[in-house]
Amino acid sequence: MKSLTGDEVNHGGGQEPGAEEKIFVSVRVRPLNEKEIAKNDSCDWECVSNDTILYKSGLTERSTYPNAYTFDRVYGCESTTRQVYEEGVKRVALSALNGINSSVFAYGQTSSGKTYTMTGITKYAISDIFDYIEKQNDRKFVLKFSAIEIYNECVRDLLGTDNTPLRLLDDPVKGTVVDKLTEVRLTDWAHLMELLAVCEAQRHIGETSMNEMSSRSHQIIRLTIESSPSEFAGIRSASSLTATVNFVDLAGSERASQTLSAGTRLKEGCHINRSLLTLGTVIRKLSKSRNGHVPYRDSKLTRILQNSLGGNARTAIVCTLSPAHTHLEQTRNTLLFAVCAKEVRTSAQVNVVVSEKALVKQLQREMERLERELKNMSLANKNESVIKEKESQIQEMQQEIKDLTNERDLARTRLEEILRAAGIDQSLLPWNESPPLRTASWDGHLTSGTSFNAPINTYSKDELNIPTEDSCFFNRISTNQFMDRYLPDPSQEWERASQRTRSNSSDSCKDLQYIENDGGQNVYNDQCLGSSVMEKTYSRNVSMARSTSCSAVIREMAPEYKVVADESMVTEESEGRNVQSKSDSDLQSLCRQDSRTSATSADEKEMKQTDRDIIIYSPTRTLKEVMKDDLKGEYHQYMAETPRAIKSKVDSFDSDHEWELLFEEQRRKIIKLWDECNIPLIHRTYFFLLIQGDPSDSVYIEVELRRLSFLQKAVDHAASTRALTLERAMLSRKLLRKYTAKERDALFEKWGIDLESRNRRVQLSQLLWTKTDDVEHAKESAEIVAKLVGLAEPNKTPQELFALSFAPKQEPQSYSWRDTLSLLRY
Ligand SMILES: Nc1ncnc2c1ncn2[C@@H]1O[C@H](COP(=O)(O)OP(=O)(O)OP(=O)(O)O)[C@@H](O)[C@H]1O
Repeated sequence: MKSLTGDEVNHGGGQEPGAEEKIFVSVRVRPLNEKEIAKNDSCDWECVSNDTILYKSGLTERSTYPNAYTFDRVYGCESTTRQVYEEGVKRVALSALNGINSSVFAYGQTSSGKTYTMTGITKYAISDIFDYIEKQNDRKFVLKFSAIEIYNECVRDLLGTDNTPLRLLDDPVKGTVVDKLTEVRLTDWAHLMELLAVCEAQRHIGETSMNEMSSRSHQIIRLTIESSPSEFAGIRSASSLTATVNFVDLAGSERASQTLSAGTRLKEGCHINRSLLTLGTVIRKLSKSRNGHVPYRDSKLTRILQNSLGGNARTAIVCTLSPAHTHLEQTRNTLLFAVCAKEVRTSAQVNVVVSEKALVKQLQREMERLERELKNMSLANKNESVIKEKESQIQEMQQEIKDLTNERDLARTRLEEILRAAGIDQSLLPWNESPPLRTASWDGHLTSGTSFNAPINTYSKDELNIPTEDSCFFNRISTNQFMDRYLPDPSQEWERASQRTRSNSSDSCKDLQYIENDGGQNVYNDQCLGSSVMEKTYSRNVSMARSTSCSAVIREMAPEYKVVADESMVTEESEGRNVQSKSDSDLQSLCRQDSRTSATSADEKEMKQTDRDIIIYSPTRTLKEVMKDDLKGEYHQYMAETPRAIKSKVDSFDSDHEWELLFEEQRRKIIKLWDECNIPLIHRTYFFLLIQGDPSDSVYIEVELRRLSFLQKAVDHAASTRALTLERAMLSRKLLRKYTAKERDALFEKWGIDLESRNRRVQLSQLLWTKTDDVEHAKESAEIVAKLVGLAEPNKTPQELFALSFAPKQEPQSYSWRDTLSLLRY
């Protein structure tokens, strides 16, 4: 692997941040594929130099189109993805390490090689990023990974646990953001591979006559790189950098006549073409001027990529082509797009975030260090002048802390004045409120971090580093120790928690960040508050990074910054939420109802307390339905025993030792069950905060245990839980990957499957491919599967058949579930 040069990262290969720069446009021609060769299709295009591509047949034809096109780079059939990456794309992608947002796109007709190219580029770039970070001793880096797809104009979270479309929100500072997007802290290469595999499995892919594995959606993989100095290096260099790099694999434009698509494929194709058309219009308009109206809002794709197209970003586009004569028209369209893209200008800025709290903390730490040094020196009776120097350094720092505190207070007062003028409750400001569980060590985190995206909890067990056998758990360590030990980023976690608890009461603006532009010249950015610029010795850019719940406040105060959610999405989402909250409340009422019917009045009191305090985790909807419909009786039975059984247990504790033993045993069980049932971190945290290890806590512990045991049963029972679906999706993708069309036909032959059944199987595989985690489709598929592989059992419901087809360890007839799956595919 080629190693990175400092220049590639530090200067982005010569481009100065802030200056206007053009999009880097390259063209890649793939070799003729088997089908094209079989049809004796001719190869029309030739790369005559490293920046010019020529239409060979054009020399003999009369055409209104140009025959030669020049771009930043062109790559012929024999070129490798590594070359495409190294010569230009790399410079753009690695700019993010230096605080500059960047994007790399692949654009081209279907089957031209976009996914092929982007898969390689994404891996090379992230590998280089890891490589670079490893060599840096003076800065700490945090990498966050997220991924979405835009399928039929709906934004889906590729790492999310449900299929609900995500909303797009307008943030005055960040531009368009995807609401509630899962963001995972990336740990290492293996973790990356895992995440990419999940994205691949989750993405909508389908078979068309032009591409067996055609992407049916636009995919955007986003890596956020945050860095801050590891050591104190002066007030100016204490800034943190944050930037994102997007890897965009667009779906390919296609003609229904060529792809022979119908039904679902046709609908997908229409959406793909429509959004690519908007992208084309945006690029065309931007290539002329940035001033007129640019229809970013006409598609989700252009909304999300607005910054990358003519905004604060460095961008590279790789246009992929098929050289075949059959695709001449599409190829010319792609080249036309590339010609326009060449003219688009962006102005990439370095995104410097000066975090006030981090800075003060750093200063304090440095001061302590100096004081220690000073003390040692005085003790050793060393050089007077050195001691004086250190003393003056300490004084300087104290002054800086004072200045910063003054500035902060001024900013707060200003914000409070504005809120007062707008009649908004100020007690919700983070420095005014006092949540019950807030502690001193948390205070530093409460106003830091970005909360706008309000990502849902996504930390893996490994990431959390929660040992299953930690004897210090629960009452053995303090709350703060627990947080410090087990939560990778407590500020965010707490923020999410406090957001949730606050979200119903009212909106709040809580983040106050200083954002400094690259010239070191900071301006108070009060635009979003509709107020004038503040006079300061050096002015600062105060922007309100806010939680989604804050949107109303912003809207109220600044009508010009509309926080608009796409209406169609709102409807879909709110419907989704209704369903969700309905089933949540159903579940809660089920618990309450249950405890009410079964408890004595004393017990009832305890149970109510329990119901109020212990947050009921949200398993998947399917799971809840299963709980309600199938296991209701069992659940009642479980819960019916609880209060009395617990009370007698509490009474029977003879000694502290006995309680400790029991507690230890239950603690282990709970942690195990949390993992098995995928209980969200936030629930675990709340639960932990409630439990102090007192014998009276046994009520909570017992109830938790019972609920978890019940849930675990339900999880086992519901073969359609998310985990299984995901596993299945990934497995099926892997299986399909394994076979070419020829091998697939050979398998059909081997299994003696007639032509009609083969077609059904292909249809079925498409059906499953488009909606791998859609229960309705799965049920339908299960029926077809059952018929196809001889599993039909007339007395079974589709759901049972489905479970039968997929359930691990079941081997109906002579098929293992894996066999069944492979049959399913082919
Ligand atoms: N440069 C290349 N060299 C060799 N094979 C290639 C190249 N580019 C693409 N291919 C092959 O061509 C086929 C189609 O490529 P790919 O799926 O990347 O196209 P795509 O543009 O992403 O299509 P779609 O828009 O339909 O998703 C794949 O089998 C891929 O392996």
